[in-house]
Amino acid sequence: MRSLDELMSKAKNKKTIASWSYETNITTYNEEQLLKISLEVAEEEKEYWKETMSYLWREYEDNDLKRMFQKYSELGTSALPEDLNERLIMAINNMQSTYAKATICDYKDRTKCDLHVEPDVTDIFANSKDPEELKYTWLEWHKAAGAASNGNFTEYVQMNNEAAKLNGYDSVAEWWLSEYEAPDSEDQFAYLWSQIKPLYQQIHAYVRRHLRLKYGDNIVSAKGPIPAHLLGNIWAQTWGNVEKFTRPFPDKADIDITAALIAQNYTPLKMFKTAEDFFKSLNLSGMPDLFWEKSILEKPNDGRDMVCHASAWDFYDGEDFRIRQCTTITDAFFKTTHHEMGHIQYYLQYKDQPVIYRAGANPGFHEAVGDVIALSVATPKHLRKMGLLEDGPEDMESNINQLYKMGLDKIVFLPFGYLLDLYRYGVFRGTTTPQDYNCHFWQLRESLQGVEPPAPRTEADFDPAAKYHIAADVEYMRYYISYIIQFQFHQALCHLAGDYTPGDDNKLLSNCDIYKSGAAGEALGRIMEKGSSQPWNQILQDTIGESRLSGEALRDYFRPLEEWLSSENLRTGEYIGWSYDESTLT
Ligand SMILES: C=C(C[SeH])C(=O)N1CCC[C@H]1C(=O)O
Ligand SMILES: [Zn+2]
Repeated sequence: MRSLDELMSKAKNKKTIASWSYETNITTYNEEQLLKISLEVAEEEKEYWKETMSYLWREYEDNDLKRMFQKYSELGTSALPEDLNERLIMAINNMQSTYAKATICDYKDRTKCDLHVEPDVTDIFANSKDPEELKYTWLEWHKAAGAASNGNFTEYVQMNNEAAKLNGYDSVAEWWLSEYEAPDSEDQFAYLWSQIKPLYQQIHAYVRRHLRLKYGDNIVSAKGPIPAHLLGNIWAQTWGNVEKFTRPFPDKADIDITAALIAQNYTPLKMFKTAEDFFKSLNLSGMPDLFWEKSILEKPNDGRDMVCHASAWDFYDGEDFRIRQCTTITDAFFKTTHHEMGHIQYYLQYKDQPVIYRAGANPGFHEAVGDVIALSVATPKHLRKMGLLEDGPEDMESNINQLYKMGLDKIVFLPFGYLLDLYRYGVFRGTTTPQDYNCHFWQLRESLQGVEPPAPRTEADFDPAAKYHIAADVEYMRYYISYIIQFQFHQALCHLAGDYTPGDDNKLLSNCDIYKSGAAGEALGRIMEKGSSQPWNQILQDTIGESRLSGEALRDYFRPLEEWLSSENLRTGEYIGWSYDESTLT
């Protein structure tokens, strides 16, 4: 097992270097190199697997050794015959490249046709209040990035399902679910949604009312889904960009820090150094020199094609850890910077584990760490300490505004985070056939999220691939789990930091800041250092004394907002929920 670990470290390092080279500079040569090295490593892994499986490991007494063998018994996509593996790799590379290279023309200047999703489309959705510009941009992006990948996606589904079967799963859905190590994971995920849905319906109804007041009821109906192009994000997955003109108490001070970041000459590097400082304040690790040397923290201006979507990379040699992020100076990217550095911190904390255990306790844990830090950073108390927010009252109205802004990110995201893989489970299981790819996607968008497209869609469209994670074969339930569990972590760490007292309005969970808390840092470190060496519910129990996922901590955090939204929606008589026949689609 030790010699296998050494061999796997080298193989994964080789593959990761090839992936990094391709994704940060999409050229024919780099794509060919990635394919060549991926196939070489797959053959190597097949050889290691044959020998590993020659041991009678299922009869071993040592649970830890058995766990390692169990994980190695899953060969992954390398189990595919080389020709099918090549088809799978090419299908994914083609979708990634389509997404990365997709450009659209500017609504106001149709001769300017070099707009990418980052930063151009993202900025338009953050700033435009022109429904026609937003509708045009939404339709153009989904055509350029989504429709073009329909064929490759069908090939990807077929090849990936072949791999799943060779690993003993009925489909990729069961393979992805196995990462959560519980036979009832799907039921757990559905139960979490039942806990959160009432809160989501309240914020959805409130936002729909204010969008109707702004854009008129011939664009936003009173009882139907919300048109997706009006929510400040190309995927309508978080709605923070409508906060300014929809917040409960508009005469209170603005709490968006984008202007302050720019005014104080924040650079991408300074944003990352600020995030590093928070982790060091918890007695966790600083970033190694190699991190600063090798990371790409802003989009190179040499005109290259690259995947800009923010990501953190472990090169599996215990030394090389990088972030790739096309940072712009915004409140949103300040949060993403902490999110990505949370991944690097996790890599650093488990870097001495066997390679096979260098993963999150479950995929949701890895997505949660950075966000837990960002929950403390986002408090007015912390932002004032950093000089990024003016002094102001800590009254009820300010607190509701702050919770509302956070809710447009965290509450709003949950149905989107849940449905993206509900959709793909159906695709992998075949209950959603290629003829229904787009229709079933929008059925889920409307039924779970209460969102509808700005114009009728057909099967000539393929809107799912306009989302990075679908084009790049990245499992997504991890974010849904993260947005639940980060509040469980936050609640436990705030207890340890002594900055939260249930029932005490002066020690609200939503105003807790764990900055400089050694006790909180020690607990967070113990969660991360285990990697995936034990089942996640055992790690959770041993560190924060909980053994299951629960939406209660999130509900506790947002309780004052939920009460305010319920009474406000009652006062205005807003319809709670949405029905399709009310939709505005002609
Ligand atoms: C920031 C990352 C890289 Se791991 C990301 O993809 N996230 C973070 C929030 C949800 C999801 C998304 O952007 O869709
Ligand atoms: Zn992440």
